[in-house]
Amino acid sequence: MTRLFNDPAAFADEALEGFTAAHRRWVRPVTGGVVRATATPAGQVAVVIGGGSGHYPAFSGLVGRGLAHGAAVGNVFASPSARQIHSVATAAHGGGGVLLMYGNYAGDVLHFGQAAERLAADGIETRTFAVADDISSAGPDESAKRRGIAGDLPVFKAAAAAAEQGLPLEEVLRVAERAGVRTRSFGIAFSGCTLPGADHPLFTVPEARMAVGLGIHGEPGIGEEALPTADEAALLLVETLLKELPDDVADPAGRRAAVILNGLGSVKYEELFVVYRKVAALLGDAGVEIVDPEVGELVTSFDMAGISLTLTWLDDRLEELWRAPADTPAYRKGALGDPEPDRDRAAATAAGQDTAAAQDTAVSDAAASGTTAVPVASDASRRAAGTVLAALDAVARVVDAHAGELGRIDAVAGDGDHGIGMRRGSSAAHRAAHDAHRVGAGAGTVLTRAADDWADKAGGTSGALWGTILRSLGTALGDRDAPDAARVAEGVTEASAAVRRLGGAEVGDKTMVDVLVPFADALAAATAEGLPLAEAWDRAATTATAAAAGTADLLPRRGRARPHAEKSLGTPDAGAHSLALITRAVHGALLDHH
Ligand SMILES: Nc1ncnc2c1ncn2[C@@H]1O[C@H](COP(=O)(O)OP(=O)(O)O)[C@@H](O)[C@H]1O
Ligand SMILES: O=C(COP(=O)(O)O)[C@@H](O)CO
Repeated sequence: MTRLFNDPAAFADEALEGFTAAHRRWVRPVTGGVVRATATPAGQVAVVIGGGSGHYPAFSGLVGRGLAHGAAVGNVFASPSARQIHSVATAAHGGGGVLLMYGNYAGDVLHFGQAAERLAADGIETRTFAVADDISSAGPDESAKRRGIAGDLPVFKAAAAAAEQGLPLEEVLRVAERAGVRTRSFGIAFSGCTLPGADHPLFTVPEARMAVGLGIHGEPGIGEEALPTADEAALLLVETLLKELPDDVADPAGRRAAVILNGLGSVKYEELFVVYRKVAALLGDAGVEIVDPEVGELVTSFDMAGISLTLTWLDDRLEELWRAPADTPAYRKGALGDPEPDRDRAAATAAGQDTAAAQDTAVSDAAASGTTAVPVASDASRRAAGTVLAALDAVARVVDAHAGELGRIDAVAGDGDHGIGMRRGSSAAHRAAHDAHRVGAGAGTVLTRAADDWADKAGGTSGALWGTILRSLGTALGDRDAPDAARVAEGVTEASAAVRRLGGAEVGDKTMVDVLVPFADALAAATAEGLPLAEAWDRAATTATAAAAGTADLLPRRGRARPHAEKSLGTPDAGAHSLALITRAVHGALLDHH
């Protein structure tokens, strides 16, 4: 149970505020997360990590010398937005380029990828690397689909230590790749976590049973077995990992490995030590030499009861990097000596002059007060903007009314945060649209402003995809003339294509694409017949509702639900369902504004 919170929607922001207040020796806050309190030495590659909140010490607790230069911190169980990542990376950049590192989740991949493009456009050389160590989440033939769990730490650390040694960006990336392919994790769980504000855990495991193959977002395991003794748990973890060795490790005997026994949140240290006692003995029996083991909480999931074992198979180079000193709020190793305080930045921060943060704040404050200049729009487009605003109001209201239901559907095989993310995104989009409309924006600009704020405030997979949908529509509608039904249909078709390009999903994968494509097709067909917009939209929304219901019969092939495919049979996809609800609500707004 997560007991101590104020407004659940503010939990991640308030936790970050308290974290930075408690750790000023190591970190300073910037828009979107934290960077080291000391400046990145000139020319050094900056390793910027990130992910959702709820996993402490991942990700903010791993910022400091010898480890990350900055961390972008998202909402609970949702990736940070591209704008947050861009802001943190800009603040961390020391002239040597940036390596963005994160766990392999759809939301992170989308947002870090977009941030990399923006950094490159700013002239900052940037590479990305997604950690994919969890062997339970996909088979060896699909290892690129695996999610990142406690293996984040050794892979981040290898790359960061290489950066600290002054290696150029391409070599730091190669180190990350080498550590990545040699890092494997596997876990078990006894109960799921309870998100702030929720009254029950994301999943439960029957008494005297355990879930095998856990995720770090309360995703249930891929199997279930009888509750083991500590020694039996150790045996399962070690045997499973020794069965899947990296290609160039034919035999564990005589090999060295970094070992992490990770607690997910409510398994206590003594329990971990009892398990580790046997892990060490079993690895010893297999001839594995353990190097600098870690036993403790390194990647958590609130109060989830579970443990995971991670092995990184070392070579001389990876061992040197694993043993290298580090000094962060949550991870310290060896001795680095006292750092020179970052006087310039400390003074600037105190005076409220932190450049990246100050610029971002200025932009968002201006946007919030509606003072940002908007492009000139025709009267007709400004009138259409009124309809767009009403539609976005309807979107925010329908999402708010169904947020709990969306969370429950998402929790069946995902991480339960779809309602939270959609609520944050849709309300931010409505606010941005309102501000833009107030200062005379046309329909296109109202939609693109709403798009940016949806993606930024929601983060996560759906934040990136909804940002893309609204932006595509905004681009199609423009600010010049009154958009007719055919133009709206073209915009929806473009949005459908853009979501498929960005997320890579196709019809049948059990995602929102299963609704977006038939909705776009039905709208295009109805407008081609000459139906007025509200009527055409009504017909297409009916198609969308049926398509969303149809996703209950599908097995997910993408996103977080994929490893738990069977569990999701009989339940529609959360993103498909929310999209169908939204199309119906928008129809109401179109009728009212007819
Ligand atoms: N690759 C993808 N392409 C299109 N939609 C996707 C993709 N991956 C996931 N989704 C949609 O996103 C929804 C989940 O949104 P959200 O809860 O924000 O995601 P997460 O917490 O997994 O980041 C899914 O129900 C699905 O409809
Ligand atoms: O959940 C996380 C990010 O993945 P999404 O796909 O955005 O949900 C996060 O907690 C790990 O980075």
